[in-house]
Amino acid sequence: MSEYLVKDVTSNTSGITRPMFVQEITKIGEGAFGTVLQANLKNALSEPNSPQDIWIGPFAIKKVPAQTEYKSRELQILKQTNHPNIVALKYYYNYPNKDDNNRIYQHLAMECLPCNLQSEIKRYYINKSTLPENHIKIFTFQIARAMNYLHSFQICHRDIKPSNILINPENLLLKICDFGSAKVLEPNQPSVSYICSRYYRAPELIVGCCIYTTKIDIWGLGCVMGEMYMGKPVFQGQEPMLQLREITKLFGPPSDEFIYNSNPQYNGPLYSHKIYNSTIDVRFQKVFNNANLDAIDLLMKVLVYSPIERFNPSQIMSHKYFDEIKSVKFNVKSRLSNDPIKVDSLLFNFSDYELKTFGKLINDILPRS
Ligand SMILES: Nc1ncnc2c1ncn2[C@@H]1O[C@H](COP(=O)(O)OP(=O)(O)OP(=O)(O)O)[C@@H](O)[C@H]1O
Repeated sequence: MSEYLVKDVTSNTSGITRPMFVQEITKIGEGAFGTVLQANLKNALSEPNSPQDIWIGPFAIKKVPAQTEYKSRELQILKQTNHPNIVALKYYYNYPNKDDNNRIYQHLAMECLPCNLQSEIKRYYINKSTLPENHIKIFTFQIARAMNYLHSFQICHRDIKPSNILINPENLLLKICDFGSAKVLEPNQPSVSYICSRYYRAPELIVGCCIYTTKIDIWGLGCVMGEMYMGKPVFQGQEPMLQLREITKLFGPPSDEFIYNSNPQYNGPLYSHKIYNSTIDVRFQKVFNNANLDAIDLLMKVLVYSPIERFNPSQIMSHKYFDEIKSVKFNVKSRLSNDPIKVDSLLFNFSDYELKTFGKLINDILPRS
């Protein structure tokens, strides 16, 4: 545990910059670009023993090398977002990292959640079970709600996977984190196709599409929902080029039209030999064998080759799969305390902005009265 003084810590809520003490407690995450630590903060200008002279936290502080040439997209996007299902940025500052030649690192102090969906899925898997279905519904609904908000600003997360989805098992609140790969997508503007973690990559990215849409996140949502039912990743390609083969095992090969629309120059393998003697519904039921028919129906509308046909977040939220959680009779318990969860304030506390984004689907998204 270490404690240090930072001269310029900016509050994301007030915009005020002031000196603060940082007390690092423990490492909670390690990524490709940096580390995440649990830490407390204290105003360094407060009078000793005054009400302000207290440690606040815990926060999750993400440290990544500061970008000199261009502004950090993660910081810009976290400053812009304000949603119950998106991790909130509280403070940010730059500070030298003594473990890396005193190179300047950007520090993002975010609200801290106790675990992520990857550890939650694993927790059930090692006990030879999977998440309870009502938890899967509650989590999938919140992922779709976060995406509805992000995509309304054309913000594409570009790295949806269970370890980037934080949860609180006490109240089943879910928040998407890690906006290190996120980008505001401009229509018809190219972006790199080599983003997103392998198992969760949309097929258009695998074949090298550069002008893609926020629908790549929807593919990730489908993979995460499917993984909650299966207890392990749905499409586990052993190496990058084999990822498409895993997808073709369920869907058959992509059509010429899909390849042409994604990347006319694609000349990689298509795995066209696969011939099925069962319909796609039957194959989905076999793969997701503990999912109910509504869950299968939703998965089949989300895991679709064609990004245009792939459901958008509000279509997902209005799907009949969620009818149960919108019913007045629905009740669900906390995994930790067994206390009943207040579903209304967890799932349906929509802002006026969100309500406007639902358009004609609004009555199918709101809880039944
Ligand atoms: N706000 C938070 N509260 C609790 N844990 C967090 C928080 N933010 C991140 N973590 C944990 O730290 C891990 C790494 O964070 P993050 O994904 O932002 O870093 P990264 O360097 O981009 O990682 P990766 O390369 O795996 O994408 C997450 O998987 C999560 O388990």
